[in-house]
Amino acid sequence: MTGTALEVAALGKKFGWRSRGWALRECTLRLPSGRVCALVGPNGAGKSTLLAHAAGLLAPTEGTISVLGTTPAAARERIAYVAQDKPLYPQLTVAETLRLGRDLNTRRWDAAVAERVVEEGDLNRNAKIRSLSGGQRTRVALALALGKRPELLLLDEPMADLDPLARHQLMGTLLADSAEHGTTVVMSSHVVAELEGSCDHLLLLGSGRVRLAGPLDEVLAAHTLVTGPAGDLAPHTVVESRTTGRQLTALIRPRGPVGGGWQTAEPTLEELILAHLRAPEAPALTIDDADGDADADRADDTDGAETRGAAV
Ligand SMILES: Nc1ncnc2c1ncn2[C@@H]1O[C@H](COP(=O)(O)OP(=O)(O)OP(=O)(O)O)[C@@H](O)[C@H]1O
Repeated sequence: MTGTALEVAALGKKFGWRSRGWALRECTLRLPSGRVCALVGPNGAGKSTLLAHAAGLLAPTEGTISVLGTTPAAARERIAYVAQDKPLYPQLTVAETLRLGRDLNTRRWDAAVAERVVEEGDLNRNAKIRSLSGGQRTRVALALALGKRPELLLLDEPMADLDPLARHQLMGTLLADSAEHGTTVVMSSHVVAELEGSCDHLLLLGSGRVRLAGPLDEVLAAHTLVTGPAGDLAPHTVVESRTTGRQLTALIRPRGPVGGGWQTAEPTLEELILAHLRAPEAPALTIDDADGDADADRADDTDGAETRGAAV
């Protein structure tokens, strides 16, 4: 699938005139269609705020956001959004909830996938939503979202209240369905294990700003874990370094070959994310997902942030 699912330019959000800080500030990113994007960052980083903008539920204070080539409001029919608190009508039964989903989405409703998600959870279709556990409600919310047959699926910590087995099974259904239909998925999570192996794009926010963005394999490959006797790591960009005795361990962005004396390895996703969370002042890195543009050069911005790839 080609095209852009999500494009954000200098997006800023401030809640209320009395608010001290910005929930989002100068966020710029582009997500091509068909990607499964992990949205990570510490509490309060702005993940939910970004997803709510993409869903058309919040308006930017500054900057722009476009979804599926148009405004979030105009794309609403083609988007499914599962908010953190998964709002559903408590007085309806599971069956009535699915019927409501069908009636509200007559042109796109995929009854088969919605029914399958509910059946896989062994839910009583006549049970009222208010009688369900948190995890069971999540399953109904995901059934509604997939049944809508969206082009863009926005999930705010979707698996947080599921048991490990349900999480594994629902994630499998979600990924298989998205791959089959070319759905773009943006999924926030604090559970890195949940994202590893399922996402092909990474977006790390911190203090309302983009810290890391790009195709996951390229973002990982742009970093190296080095270990060795404490020494100078210039000219490489050091994201984070720690010294134990005389041994130094650092996550760097190499600028050229890493000299002798250092043991090197590509970081895991968890090591990459943890190092950036521990080092909130490390320069940002954006790698453009340029769909086949292998000619990625690095350029340093004036504020120390790094960008690679063609401008979009
Ligand atoms: N409706 C609101 N009114 C005022 N401030 C808000 C509102 N919603 C979010 N914020 C603030 O915006 C910032 C970003 O919040 P957001 O919920 O987007 O973070 P998050 O990354 O999703 O966090 P978490 O991982 O805890 O879910 C926080 O400082 C939060 O207090």
